[in-house]
Amino acid sequence: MLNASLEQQTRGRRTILAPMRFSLPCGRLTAVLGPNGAGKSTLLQALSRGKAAGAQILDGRRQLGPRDICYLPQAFAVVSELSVLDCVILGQRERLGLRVPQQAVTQARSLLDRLGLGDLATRAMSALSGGQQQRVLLAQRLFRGGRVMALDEPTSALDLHHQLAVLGYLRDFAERTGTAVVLSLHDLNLAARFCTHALLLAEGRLICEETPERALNAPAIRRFWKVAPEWLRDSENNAVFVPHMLTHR
Ligand SMILES: Nc1ncnc2c1ncn2[C@@H]1O[C@H](COP(=O)(O)OP(=O)(O)OP(=O)(O)O)[C@@H](O)[C@H]1O
Repeated sequence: MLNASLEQQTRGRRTILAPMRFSLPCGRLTAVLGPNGAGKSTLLQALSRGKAAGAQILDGRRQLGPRDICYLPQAFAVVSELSVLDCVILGQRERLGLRVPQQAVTQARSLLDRLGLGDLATRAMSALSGGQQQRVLLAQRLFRGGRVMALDEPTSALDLHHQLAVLGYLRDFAERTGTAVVLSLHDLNLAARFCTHALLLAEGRLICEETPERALNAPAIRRFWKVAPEWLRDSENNAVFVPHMLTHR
């Protein structure tokens, strides 16, 4: 278990995130949840900037440094003519420099295969769709690796098949490597299905640190997302919720 803390985050004179402490379980997915403007991106960005942003992550007594943390920002639009394979290999540029051994190329290709991108390995990044680019950028971060992966809405551009495939892959990756993966998600059902831990943010504050099911209780959903949840059961008996507009009588 890693222990994280963040000092207050400000932009100009505005405080956008209050100080907070939370834990990040190793080998698991932690969901950062909250409505628009809650502070999810600010939290992930601060974690990735570390000391410069007043953030610290401790593994016991050891403080993790920038090399231990791998960050995927929310906004992306790659106009580069770089090939997909080269883009993934760039993930290890600090370690490899200009010498790229065949083993690294093989690893990068295998990662592309596992993310369903093998056929696109030689294609230019600029010639990919938004969802394909997002998966390549995720592959690049996975190729780089780190004790913590901070991913800002890594499934925002993905279709339903790829949302499930990517989150399933991330869950296996975390378990296999012991990485603490912390990711923001707007789909609360996906968060409940794939994440074991959740940080619920609202109005720049950490409301609770809980399992997703407990964090996403009906009063919290009404209060912070301003929708009424209807609970159903799927074929595997998992609770799934359907949001309805709140009616004001
Ligand atoms: N440069 C800035 N200057 C002033 N306020 C900012 C700035 N950047 C972000 N904010 C504000 O900080 C708050 C948190 O923003 P943040 O992007 O972290 O929210 P979020 O939870 O990731 O939202 P979303 O779900 O819409 O991506 C918002 O109210 C936003 O308007």
